[in-house]
Amino acid sequence: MYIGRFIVIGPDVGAYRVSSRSFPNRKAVARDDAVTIAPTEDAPETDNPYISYNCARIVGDAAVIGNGSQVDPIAEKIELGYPVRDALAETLLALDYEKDDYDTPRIAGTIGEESYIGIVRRDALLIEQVTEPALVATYEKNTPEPFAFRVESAEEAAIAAYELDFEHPVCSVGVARNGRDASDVEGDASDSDASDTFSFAIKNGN
Ligand SMILES: NC(=O)c1ncn([C@@H]2O[C@H](COP(=O)(O)O)[C@@H](O)[C@H]2O)c1NC=O
Repeated sequence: MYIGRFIVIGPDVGAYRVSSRSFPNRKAVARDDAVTIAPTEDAPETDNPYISYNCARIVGDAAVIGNGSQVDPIAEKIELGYPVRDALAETLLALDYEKDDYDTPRIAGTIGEESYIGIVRRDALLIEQVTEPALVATYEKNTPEPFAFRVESAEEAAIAAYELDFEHPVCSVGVARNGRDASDVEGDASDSDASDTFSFAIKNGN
């Protein structure tokens, strides 16, 4: 089954995976307090505005993950002190679903004292607090649903998300609260210890 990009929120460990039929030549790149999805060196030129973006940000007490440019304003609102639910709802509503051939939804999740998962589709805006692991994807599974995600660290989350049996995996990012595992999982990207409170791990395909 192809579900496109997806998010799992644990609620203390989470992951974001890029699956892609159309733009598989991409990788996750770790920065100081962010992870960027970027084309690989051999990727064909494209003017699609939706395929390169920060997919994870750490802001103080929260980590934000998502499938597009909404990640930055959500993170900035949380940093300004917005309630997390409101930061997600306002940003997803403002940016809305992507104006591509598929009306691809925007998905986002946060990990923190309270964790949330959300999606804006052509027909809905859904934001839910997460207390048990939940998944939302751009296609097919586009309503948050319970999901068995038994991982303890950012590294385990990145690997588990990458290896889930959904088609066309490209790369994944794991985020853990109070984690200490910032080591590279595999591939050529190096991870960074994002903060005292959160850690990232990245898994890139070959
Ligand atoms: N976030 C991403 O990594 C991403 N990758 C592809 N898209 C959009 O989704 C469309 C379909 O892509 P695909 O066939 O790879 O699922 C693309 O034309 C693009 O507009 C994306 N936008 C949202 O998920």
